[in-house]
Amino acid sequence: APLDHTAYLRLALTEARKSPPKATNFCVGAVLVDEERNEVLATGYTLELPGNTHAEQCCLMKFAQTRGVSEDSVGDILPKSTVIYTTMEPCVFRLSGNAPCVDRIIQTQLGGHEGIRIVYLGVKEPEKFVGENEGRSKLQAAGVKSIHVPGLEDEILQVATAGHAKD
Ligand SMILES: Nc1nc(=O)c(N)c(NC[C@H](O)[C@H](O)[C@H](O)COP(=O)(O)O)[nH]1
Ligand SMILES: [Zn+2]
Repeated sequence: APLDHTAYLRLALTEARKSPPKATNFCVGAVLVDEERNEVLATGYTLELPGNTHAEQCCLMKFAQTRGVSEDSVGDILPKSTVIYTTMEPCVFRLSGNAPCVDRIIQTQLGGHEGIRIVYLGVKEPEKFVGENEGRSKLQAAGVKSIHVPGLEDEILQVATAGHAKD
């Protein structure tokens, strides 16, 4: 069956719903997918793993763990047709100072690996914490395509801002 992008984004949204609401971040969900085999490699949601983690970061950490390698070298073991679905575009700057997910995604290409080739995203990051998220152009410059999968924006933003004061 042809890859159903909305179905994978919906799966990422299911993950996002598991994230504990917090005023200083967004509740995001992500799914790492082997596009050729149409197979889920890992799922993740904000704060799933300890260390103030992001959804995309958790996918990479979890997949690395299943293969017994460090997150930094996850690019060595990713299938060549790996893509990532994330309810919100990857961060390019984090108020906590932790490494942004755009950098973690680009790092998967180190060592001549294809790494993550496409980021499918549900919404752009709202300019609440870090202003305009220039992540998509940074990904583009590294040869990583960003593709917006429309249709779930309202639900995604409602879940993402669950921990924020209602204005
Ligand atoms: N794509 C994405 N996935 C996530 O899992 C997540 N939490 C964010 N959120 C982006 C937002 O800009 C940062 O959450 C704040 O900048 C605070 O930074 P920390 O999260 O504390 O490192 N964005
Ligand atoms: Zn991030």
